Amino acid sequence: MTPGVLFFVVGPSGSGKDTLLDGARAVLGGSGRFVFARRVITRPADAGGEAHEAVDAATFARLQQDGAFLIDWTAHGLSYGVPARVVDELARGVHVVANGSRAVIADLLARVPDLVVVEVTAPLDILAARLAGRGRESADVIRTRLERTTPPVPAGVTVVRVANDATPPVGIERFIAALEAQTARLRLARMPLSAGSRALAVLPRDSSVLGAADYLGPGRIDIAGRGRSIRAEVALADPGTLAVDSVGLTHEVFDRLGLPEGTPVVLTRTPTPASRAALRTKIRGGTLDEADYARVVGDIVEGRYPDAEVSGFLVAADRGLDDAEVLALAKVRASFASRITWDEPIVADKHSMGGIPGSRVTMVLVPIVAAHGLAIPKTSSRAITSAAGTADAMETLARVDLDADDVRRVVAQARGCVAWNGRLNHSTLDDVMNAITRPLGLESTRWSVASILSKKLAAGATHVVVDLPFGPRARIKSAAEATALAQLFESVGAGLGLFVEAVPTDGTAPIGRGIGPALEARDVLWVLENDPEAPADLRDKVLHFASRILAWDPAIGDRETARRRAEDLLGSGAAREALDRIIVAQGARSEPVRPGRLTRAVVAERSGTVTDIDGFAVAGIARVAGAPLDKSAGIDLRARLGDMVSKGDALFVIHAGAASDLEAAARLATQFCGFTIA
Ligand SMILES: Nc1ncnc2c1ncn2[C@@H]1O[C@H](COP(=O)(O)OP(=O)(O)OP(=O)(O)O)[C@@H](O)[C@H]1O
Ligand SMILES: O=P(O)(O)OC[C@H]1O[C@H](OP(=O)(O)O)[C@H](O)[C@@H]1O
Repeated sequence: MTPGVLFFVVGPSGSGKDTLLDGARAVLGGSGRFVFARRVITRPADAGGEAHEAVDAATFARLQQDGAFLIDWTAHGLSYGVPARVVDELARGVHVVANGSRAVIADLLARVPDLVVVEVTAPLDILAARLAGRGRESADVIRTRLERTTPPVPAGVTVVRVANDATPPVGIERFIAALEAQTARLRLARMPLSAGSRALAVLPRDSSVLGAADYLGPGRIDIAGRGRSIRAEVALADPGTLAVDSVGLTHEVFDRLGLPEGTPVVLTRTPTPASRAALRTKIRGGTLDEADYARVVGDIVEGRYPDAEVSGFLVAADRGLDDAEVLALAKVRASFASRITWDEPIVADKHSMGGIPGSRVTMVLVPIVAAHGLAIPKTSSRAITSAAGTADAMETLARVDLDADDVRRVVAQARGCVAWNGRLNHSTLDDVMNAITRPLGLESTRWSVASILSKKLAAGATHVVVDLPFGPRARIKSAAEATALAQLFESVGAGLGLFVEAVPTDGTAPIGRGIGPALEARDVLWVLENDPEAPADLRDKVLHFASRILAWDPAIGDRETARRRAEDLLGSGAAREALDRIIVAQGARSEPVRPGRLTRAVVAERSGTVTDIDGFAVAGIARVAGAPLDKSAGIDLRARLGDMVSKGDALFVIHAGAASDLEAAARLATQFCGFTIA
């Protein structure tokens, strides 16, 4: 027999507990499914309000001694007790409804098999007016009742809130609906199903508890029990698949809910998102303000929207965001991420819009800035479509999977870090958004301004330099677009309280020689060690950005001084030593990953000038060679844009860790190696 639920009705004095209980008793009292506990109170029977059992203090004490109460408490100079016999009702599967106290919920939790706290609410001004109107207490007692505070509801307790801020009939209807919803209990089951990040709940088509088919459709449901809840879409199982009094969850959803199999849970329909009108305004091409975005993003993060509506919103937002909306979205996104704070006047950071193979500027820039002495807690991404992300390249030398405490420790030891951002300032919002924008190829440059700067704010940066490479194959196609985006970055940054310098750069060809984690790390070390092989274009780009960052230091002041300072730190080896400190602090690899020992040169099929290098094609060959998963794999460029080459000259050398990868990459290169020679 499933035990009955004890509904413990609480709420501030005057919220209307007695009123709603009287109304519900009139409707449910004769159903045989509910009983309404008659309390024992040391209040005169004719005081008015609830029909309680009135006893004097001595009698109450004796009853208490005799174990006559399931739970008792004192408040407002009175003693209250709920008769212990209600436990027998619960054992028979009957639900018990009792007027209770917020102060004893924790005690009660251990005494009954299934507790639901029903919290009756009403605005404070209404409470005062009602108590005055009731006329049961004096003005002083009313004041002390309104001033009474109680401990918060303990974790693990199911709380259902009933707003009694309208008329009594409306309040009673809501109250009865809340009781009924909580009694439609199902037993939790783990289904032999996985659906990844898609939250799925399975109902038996022949459910004995509810009309399962009614729960199909675009909406979602909340599955709640013992103070925990989870939101999911509904699927139906044919009879015989799932017990008729159960609800089945996929492995992922079951684990996220974190309740044992067999736990009684309640299904309720996910409330219609209050922000739907705003979402539809955006989908129709309108503009939203910050409050609108906060509501829409809040409902999205809470899982109140089906994916189709989220997709519609993201597509619309991706297509049309005015400057004010970009700032509004940045502020809202930042509000959903936890923010790291630093005790530093300047926390430097850098971001690149990417899309250019190689260009591993960060791994040289961070050591220079750290060697100078500014804090630079840099977090970077792994490759998504490219041959290597900064995190992949750094991981050939050191650990990058740092959590927030690791980042603090490393920066304290070495003034900078190069960490993988996957474990940091990653909000649920990012997961929800990325799950839709990435497969759809969304994330316009304007949308990404909000995303990037909100992350920088969350990371605790105060100053950010942004690299905006533009070119025919870059994300930014022209100088004009890069300039406009630079202005947007800087204005949105100012709106967030960030100092942002956004810098258009040449994105027409790869930067550096290496394409792939180990080969890019090799370029980085060559630059830091002033090796004659060091790619000049990578060194120049690093100094360009270092001069901007160091100029933020009041002790430096201008870019020319900053550039000289950066050149000194590089030339003296101080930056190289700074990288070693960062590597040690993050956790050095026992052996750095070297470029793959299996190689194959790709040579010019004709003499002439290299007029174009297709970064996508070259990065594609590097990926077929195994990058970024095989960190040793990639491309070592031997010819640059504008070089004169002779037939048979090496354009680049493929590196791989496995012969099959090398052959596959070589075959791809014979189809198109990315180089145009005219
Ligand atoms: N929805 C409502 N609209 C108007 N008046 C209401 C509403 N609900 C309750 N009242 C009135 O407000 C006063 C307080 O209601 P009630 O006694 O039910 O509150 P309570 O939460 O039980 O208070 P207490 O904890 O002090 O017993 C009563 O006079 C009642 O008639
Ligand atoms: O503030 P908390 O502890 O939630 O409630 C204190 C007491 O006030 C109410 O009683 P009454 O019917 O107003 O006398 C409640 O039912 C509880 O007994």
